[in-house]
Amino acid sequence: MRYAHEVDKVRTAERALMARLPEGTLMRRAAAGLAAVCARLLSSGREVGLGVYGAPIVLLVGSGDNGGDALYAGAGLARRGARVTAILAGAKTHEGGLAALRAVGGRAVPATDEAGAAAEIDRADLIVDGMLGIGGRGGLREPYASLAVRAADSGAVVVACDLPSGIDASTGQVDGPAVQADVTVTFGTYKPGLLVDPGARHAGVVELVDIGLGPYLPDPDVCAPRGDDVAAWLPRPTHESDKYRRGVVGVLAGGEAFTGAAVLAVGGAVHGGAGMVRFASSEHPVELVRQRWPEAVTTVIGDSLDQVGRVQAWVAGPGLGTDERAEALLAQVLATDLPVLVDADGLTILSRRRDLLWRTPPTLLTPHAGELARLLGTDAAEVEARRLEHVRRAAEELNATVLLKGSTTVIAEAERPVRVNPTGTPWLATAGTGDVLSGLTGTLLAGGLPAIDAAAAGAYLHGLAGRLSADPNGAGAAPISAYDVVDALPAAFRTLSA
Ligand SMILES: NC(=O)C1=CN([C@@H]2O[C@H](COP(=O)(O)OP(=O)(O)OC[C@H]3O[C@@H](n4cnc5c(N)ncnc54)[C@H](OP(=O)(O)O)[C@@H]3O)[C@@H](O)[C@H]2O)[C@@H](O)CC1
Ligand SMILES: [K+]
Repeated sequence: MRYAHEVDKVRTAERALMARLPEGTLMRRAAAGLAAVCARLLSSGREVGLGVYGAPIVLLVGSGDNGGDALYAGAGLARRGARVTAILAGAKTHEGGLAALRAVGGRAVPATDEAGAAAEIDRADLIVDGMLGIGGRGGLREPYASLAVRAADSGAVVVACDLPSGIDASTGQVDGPAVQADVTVTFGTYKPGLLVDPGARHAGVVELVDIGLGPYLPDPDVCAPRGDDVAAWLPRPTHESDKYRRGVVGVLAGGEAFTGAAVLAVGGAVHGGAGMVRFASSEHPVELVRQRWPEAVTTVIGDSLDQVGRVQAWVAGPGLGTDERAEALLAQVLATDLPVLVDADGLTILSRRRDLLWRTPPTLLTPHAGELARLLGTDAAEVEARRLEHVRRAAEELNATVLLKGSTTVIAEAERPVRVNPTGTPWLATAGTGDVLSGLTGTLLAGGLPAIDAAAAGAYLHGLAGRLSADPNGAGAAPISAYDVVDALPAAFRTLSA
């Protein structure tokens, strides 16, 4: 698991640790870690390739300690022969850091010398962004904003110190221009804004430098599972397992108007490891599901689910429609004492029938931004800009575990750290992939996983399957269909048992 903490918690932990250490120790640790990553990039061949000696490096230096870190790291690189120039962009500059850089032959140029600063940036092999770290608030002011744009246009490798300047450390919100980093070297703990879009998109590869903060940090606000975590949550069939013990998932999906969603949701369930899938719908979707998935046990239903047989969890909503019949069926599912995953049309129904959510067994909602906006009475752009805030609010207000789909999928449950999914590909943004996710994740619920683990494991495997189908041999990605994702699910599971 990668753990992330909001700014207040980082500052409190830093104060506690600093009280036990000689002054400046933490900054020296941070700067040493940052310099080591820069040196590695300069020497790695693939990124820049010329080594540290003689490499033109630019430091973008703001007024605070983030600039101090960059200056000390720059001094370390200058000591190894790099040609380091600091562009001083703040109203003041960290004095110790600047003195250290100058002492080893580094230069400084004020950002007010626009032509001089621009020429340095254009010549650089590597740029260290030390403008703002956890002290940043709101959109970048000048000259930071222009420097961020210039750095992005320069072709140099950009390394962000602690955070790319312009992203909110605690939320990932970005207002206006922000530094686009290739690598972010962050200190002590991950910050939520590095894991959640839009901030995560600016961070590139994130490397954590241990500065000894661990024992002083409280519970995380956000965490991102790794493959090992997901592997440990997944139920594995044993010799004693029969189909009932592995989990029977009920899928209530599809209608006369929309049939594809049902076929895809059942596909997600079949390839998601269900012991058995029971599919309940009207005639036409049942016919199609039987053709495509003979493994599923199907029941043509009218207004009642009484004939469907026992299941251990339900998936309700994909292609179901939103009319009175659909509402009554959804109400029946939610009246059971079983875990229920609600998606798509089911969510539209819930936005007018929030009372259906006042139940005790686990409920997992899997909206995209538009669906969540409707559930919360806001608009999709608001949700996209502040995904963490909205997913947390939804979990609290809706009495449910909420998986918000999108460029970074985030999962919230009351009083738990938000889970961020690290897998996925932009190619997954295509019709029907959400239906696959709901079938897969509902199956994990039926297999006995707690809702938050089922959601996190489902998102992880779905994202991995998306990547594997878009780029199966690492030769470059291509468009995929939702069916491809279904087909790639076994391969995604396999990577976890490797
Ligand atoms: N604490 C520790 O032990 C350790 C800390 N470490 C390092 O310190 C960093 C935090 O340093 P920090 O607190 O000095 O804040 P920092 O991010 O440099 O910002 C400075 C100033 O920028 C300004 N400003 C704000 N928003 C702005 C905007 N939108 N556009 C333009 N300007 C803006 C604002 O000044 P104002 O304008 O309000 O006067 C603010 O005060 C941390 O990220 C890590 O790198 C490590 O060394 C490990 C040990
Ligand atoms: K920075």
